[in-house]
Amino acid sequence: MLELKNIGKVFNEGTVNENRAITNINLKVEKGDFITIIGSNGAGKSTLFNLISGSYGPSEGAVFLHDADVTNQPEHIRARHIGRIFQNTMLGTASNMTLEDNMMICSQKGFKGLRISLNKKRREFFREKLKELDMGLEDRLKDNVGLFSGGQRQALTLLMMVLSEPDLVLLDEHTAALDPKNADLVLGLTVKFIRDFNLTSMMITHNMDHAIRYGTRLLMMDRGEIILDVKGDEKKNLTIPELVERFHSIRKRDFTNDEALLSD
Ligand SMILES: Nc1ncnc2c1ncn2[C@@H]1O[C@H](COP(=O)(O)OP(=O)(O)OP(=O)(O)O)[C@@H](O)[C@H]1O
Repeated sequence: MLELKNIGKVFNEGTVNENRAITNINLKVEKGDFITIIGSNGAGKSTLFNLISGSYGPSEGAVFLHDADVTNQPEHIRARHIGRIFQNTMLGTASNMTLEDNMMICSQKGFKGLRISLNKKRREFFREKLKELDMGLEDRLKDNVGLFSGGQRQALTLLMMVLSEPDLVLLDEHTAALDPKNADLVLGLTVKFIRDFNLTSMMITHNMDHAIRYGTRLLMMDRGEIILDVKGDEKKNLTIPELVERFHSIRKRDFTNDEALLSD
């Protein structure tokens, strides 16, 4: 469903600040894949997502979505198919709008252009969906989202993204800014939604244990390249020391990401 062909990205090309962030990436993502992505700092993980979402255009290569070449398609058009959640919990929802208004906006997107009104039936639908988060938000439809905690906002962002029926979900360290309890909660919801709705997903994480434990396929990036791509039993049987050792034997140097190494 997504294909990256010979993708490269150079920032500030031709200047003293020239920086090659991505080198010749070839990647095919199949429907139903749940890919975890791990890598050292500056490996190019977020840049890869920016190239997939259309935030940046590649310097070389092409991006295909459902076999159509979308390399030059603007981000806002691609966003109809791609849902993205960032580390910053403020980005997925509008603070100065009520919970029900936020959900209305995402319904308009999910219903692909059909205008719907906020009636009793729709409020009931929102309440039912919010109950699944188990955070009591179903009783706060009239509250401004700016009043909610980071964990509540991120769970809401997740729910709204699921309701908008994306073809591809990009999770960019979306639990990294939360306290451990809320991070676990939002990650649990993420895994549940991905499973229940069979969402094709890519998740960047600095937690090696999560990268191994969750998902169907694991990519390791380093210096702009995908250096490891494992799935099936090979992925299931991985351990953190093995992953570090695989990095060392491929790159002939140590894996440098304290956050990832300290994760359990
Ligand atoms: N807009 C930009 N302009 C210039 N350089 C950029 C830009 N965005 C990213 N880079 C550079 O591209 C490289 C890859 O950065 P990227 O943010 O993709 O790494 P990452 O793997 O997501 O890192 P981290 O785990 O630290 O978030 C880095 O050298 C970074 O400085």
